[in-house]
Amino acid sequence: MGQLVEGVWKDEWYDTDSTGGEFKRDTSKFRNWVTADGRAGPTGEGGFAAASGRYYLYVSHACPWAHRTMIFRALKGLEEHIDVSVVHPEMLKEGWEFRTDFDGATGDRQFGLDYLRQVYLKTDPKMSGRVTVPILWDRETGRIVSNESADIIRMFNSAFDAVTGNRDDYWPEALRDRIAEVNDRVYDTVNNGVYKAGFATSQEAYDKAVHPLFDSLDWIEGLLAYHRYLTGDRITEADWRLFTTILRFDAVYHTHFKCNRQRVIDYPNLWAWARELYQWPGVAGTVHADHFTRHYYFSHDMINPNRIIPIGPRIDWTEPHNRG
Ligand SMILES: N[C@@H](CCC(=O)N[C@@H](CS)C(=O)NCC(=O)O)C(=O)O
Repeated sequence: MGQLVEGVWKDEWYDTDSTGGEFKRDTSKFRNWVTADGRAGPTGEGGFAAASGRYYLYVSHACPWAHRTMIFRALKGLEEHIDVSVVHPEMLKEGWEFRTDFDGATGDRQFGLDYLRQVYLKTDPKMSGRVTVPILWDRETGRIVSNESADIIRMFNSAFDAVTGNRDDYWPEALRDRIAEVNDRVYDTVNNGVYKAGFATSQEAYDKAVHPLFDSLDWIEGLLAYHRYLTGDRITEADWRLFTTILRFDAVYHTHFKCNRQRVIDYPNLWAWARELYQWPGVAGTVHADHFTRHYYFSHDMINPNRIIPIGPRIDWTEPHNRG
């Protein structure tokens, strides 16, 4: 675990001393957008027109943020148009590495690099900041387009429609306000909430994160009693953004991040919704539970110094969801 400081790698854990024990997530640095015609998107510069084979993804199968991009790549028929390299699940002193001694860790299939930070340094040799997945890379200009998963899934949702012919829409105009409301709460209290609870280094910081997390799971359980999906009767990006956290919850966050008031399987509506999403065509193939158990239990020395991976839980994601 570490970060780049003016292009130099510094191996250090997150600073929680200056924040009363609270984990504060950095904002993503590269915020350009691929668009259908190359015009600039909501942030950053233009010049990134959608095309088959031009863009490349770097992901970890462990990471819930990167997983969103892999789900959208599958849902939108982008697999043959956007190739991928997968980092090794252990994130140790050198940060994300391209070692291949773990099933499904592909190495860097573009450049043969050893470390993910070298991909960042190719774009900005003096970069300061965290070396995170996912990264969307442009092969034509030889630089990073974006390292923000929320933006990348929006690009995948529509920018490549003329390339793929797939017009499925997970960000429909009529639901955008509601999607934004749900996303805001889910991001702060659930997606990031599990990290805030898990990386807290004071009881106060943990309490401040864990209560809103379970308040939100209770709220979602209520929403799903009335609607099939988070924002109504049609699945949207709000569902997929929540799903990658829920998928890891009982196996990792419940134990490793001390989010143990309840498990997902204790919430009947949430658990059935989660199985439906898991069973959605194309999605199960993006799930690599061995990568996420290995990643979390191995990579956080201060939380699990002996790297013991716990046995459970025994969960059947293929059990019929019986929702209709
Ligand atoms: N805002 C980013 C966050 C990505 C992120 O934090 N990824 C984690 C893995 S789950 C990471 O690479 N962390 C490395 C680090 O913080 O040094 C996104 O959503 O794309």
